[in-house]
Amino acid sequence: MKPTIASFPAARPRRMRQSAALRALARQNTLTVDDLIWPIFVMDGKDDETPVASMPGVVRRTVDRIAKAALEAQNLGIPAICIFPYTGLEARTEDCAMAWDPDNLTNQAIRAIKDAAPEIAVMTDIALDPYNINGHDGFVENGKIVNDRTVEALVKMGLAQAAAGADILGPSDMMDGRIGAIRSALESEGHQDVTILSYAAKYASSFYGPFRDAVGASAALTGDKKTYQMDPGNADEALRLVERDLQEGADMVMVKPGMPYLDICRRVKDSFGVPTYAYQVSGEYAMLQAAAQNGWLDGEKVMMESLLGFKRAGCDGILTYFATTVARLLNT
Ligand SMILES: NCc1[nH]cc(CCC(=O)O)c1CC(=O)O
Repeated sequence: MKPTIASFPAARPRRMRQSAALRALARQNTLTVDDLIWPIFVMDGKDDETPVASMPGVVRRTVDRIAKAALEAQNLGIPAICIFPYTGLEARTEDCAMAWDPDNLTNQAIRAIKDAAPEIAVMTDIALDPYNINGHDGFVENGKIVNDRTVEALVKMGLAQAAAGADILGPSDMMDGRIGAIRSALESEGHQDVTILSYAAKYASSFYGPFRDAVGASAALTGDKKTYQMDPGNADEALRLVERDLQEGADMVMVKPGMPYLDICRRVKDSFGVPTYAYQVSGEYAMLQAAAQNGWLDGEKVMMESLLGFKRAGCDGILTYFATTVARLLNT
């Protein structure tokens, strides 16, 4: 599409910028509460919460408090909430069995949210890292992350989450073939309506640092995730992975991290036209909050601008730790 534009002075683009009313009329993209998915951290215990030091404003909550938070999010109009468990070293084993335990923290939280706030969609994370002794998303054998055995475990993990009532499964592990395996297991176990939001283009990023503190993985993790998460230099590979995950039965796809990868968001949306999401990850949140706390940036304004950027890049929604703050702002 080539815009037809008169030459100066017939065309004065500033005419359309002269007032809030004209700017509103011409604005192409907007951020709404419908665009938000709220990631939350769940921990063991009762009626308690602890702050995440590297993510100012973010806390880990016990299951009962998660239920309350979900109701609050539902009342704000936020369409989905995404659960991540905090696990200490005691929950971590070689066989990661807790990952598919029907009573693990995630599954308890799913049931509690479904009870307290039945309208909000509940999303989960599928990867072995919260329960793995070495902090990796897959099983490690002889120093290597093994694919196919991991996929079998991920299927069990996903089925347990579906049985607990999850609406959206989020495989974040980057193993090959997991979307197809999870999809066919869901079909054969009677969970045909459970949706999959694939972390399709997930990069081996240093922006996940604060998250790994939040979920207790930093202390456990040995080495890096470069043999399964994508190389930050690659763009075309993201399109191949998105296409593959769609062919295997993903309903929605995600690009992660967000702000440094907006080019990928745009290309995914233009190439496939499917529901496309970005994850504004912990490190992105932390850097905006840190600058705001120092008075170097206007926190509220950069929060809104950063999220609008995802809409402009073609995203249908954003996973963001700012979700409730944004929703409150948009609702006033
Ligand atoms: N599979 C784990 C997982 N799921 C979401 C995030 C990162 C989220 C964030 O940084 O906000 C990670 C971390 C990782 O891959 O090491």
